[in-house]
Amino acid sequence: MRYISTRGQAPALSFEEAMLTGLARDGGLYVPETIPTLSRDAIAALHGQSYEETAFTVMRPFIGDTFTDDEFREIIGRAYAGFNHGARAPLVQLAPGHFLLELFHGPTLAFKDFAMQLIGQMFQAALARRGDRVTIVGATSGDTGSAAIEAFRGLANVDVFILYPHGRVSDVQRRQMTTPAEANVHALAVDGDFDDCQARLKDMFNDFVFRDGVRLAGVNSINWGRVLAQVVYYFSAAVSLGAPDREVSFTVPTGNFGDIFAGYIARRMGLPIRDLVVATNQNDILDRCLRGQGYHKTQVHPSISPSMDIQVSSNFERALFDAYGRDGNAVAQLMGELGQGGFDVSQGAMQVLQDTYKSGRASEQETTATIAMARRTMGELLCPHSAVGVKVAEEQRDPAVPMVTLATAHPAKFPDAVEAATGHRPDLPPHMSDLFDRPERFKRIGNDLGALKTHIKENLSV
Ligand SMILES: Cc1ncc(COP(=O)(O)O)c(C=O)c1O
Ligand SMILES: N[C@@H](CCOP(=O)(O)O)C(=O)O
Repeated sequence: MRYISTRGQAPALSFEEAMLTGLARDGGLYVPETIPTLSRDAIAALHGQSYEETAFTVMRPFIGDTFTDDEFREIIGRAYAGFNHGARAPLVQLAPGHFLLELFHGPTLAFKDFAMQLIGQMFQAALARRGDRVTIVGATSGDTGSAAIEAFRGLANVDVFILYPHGRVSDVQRRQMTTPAEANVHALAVDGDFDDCQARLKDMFNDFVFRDGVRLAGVNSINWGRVLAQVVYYFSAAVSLGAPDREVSFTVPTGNFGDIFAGYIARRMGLPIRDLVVATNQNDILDRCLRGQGYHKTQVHPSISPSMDIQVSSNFERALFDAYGRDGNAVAQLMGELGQGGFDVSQGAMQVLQDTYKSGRASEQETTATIAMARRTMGELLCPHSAVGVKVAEEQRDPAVPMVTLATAHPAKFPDAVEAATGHRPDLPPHMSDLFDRPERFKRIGNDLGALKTHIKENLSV
């Protein structure tokens, strides 16, 4: 299995190389050269399997010879051992035909743990074998950062620097990043929004002297390993609802497009997914684009679902690559135009995108009303991101096909929004109950590439 860049100019890599590399050297994102498929029988055989066994079957065809089967099984076992639900990703019924896939039972209470815990284990195994070290730099709107820190804190051969937008993440999210005491953890509060953080991260990858000097690695969903791990729960959910004999639809609260893209990969692998619905908050550039209005940046408006306050949705590049018939030059041109403010999608590519994804948006009021409604009528406490998904799913679902909405974070990560909507303040689970008593440690820093690079070089712990 080889991985190629969406911009067509970087060398093809193995799974291990692509995972440790992060962004391709031509600025593109790595994708598998071909998408392996699972036969109908192989999907049917997932019935009754543990989450870990499903994970092995789904991901094995993508990893080549990076790990032996035994090594990979052990890695998967360690990755999910810390989850506090036996099913790992349980399904609960919200309404007849509408299910919630709870992805918040990992250590940092968001779906990011599914991939980050696995990547943490894969990095450790690969780095130990190579006798190597890396500097991980990540950009976060709140959840990726805490999940990455949890996965890599205290490791001898890794420093982890997380760029988050100062004042634009919830207090719980910030404290998850600023309270770990390990010397290899560095939380950087950037004066800017998430798009600024992600842009500076990509700038660092495109500065080869810096990149090679610090052995830069990335654990945002630019890293294919992140997307791959997220493919698994589409299989586990669909199979428990009757796949492959029955079609299932998914609605995905969307920002950087990694999670919904994982659903697309599951469908390409043979999982019978009817609709893949992109749900955005008021920062609705993806919804506008998928309705044929082009991809044009506006201002980012802070919302009660801050993790989705994103305009430059990095994995949309992977979707465009396929929509443009895997033409790397076309994608490189679009990304150049995005740097100038935006681009229009060709008619042919638009058709492919609209055949692949549906979309919808939820305003702030609609999100709050959905949190209140879910609590009142379904007895379910939703985080604001999940509520965006539920609102869009309820509008778009076909009652004849089961709809699964991804519940991407625990409501206790966003207690203010949940309390405002329901009058009920969700508690943090016991392992985080003293979060607000722990001392914080972070560096406030400008949205300045030079300052960021200097800070990183001067603060490496190894
Ligand atoms: C809680 C939550 N929901 C939804 C999303 C959007 O997911 P994606 O960026 O994969 O589209 C994020 C951020 O990634 C998130 O943290
Ligand atoms: N919502 C994310 C943004 C980064 O997304 P990623 O999936 O590319 O890491 C966050 O919580 O940080």
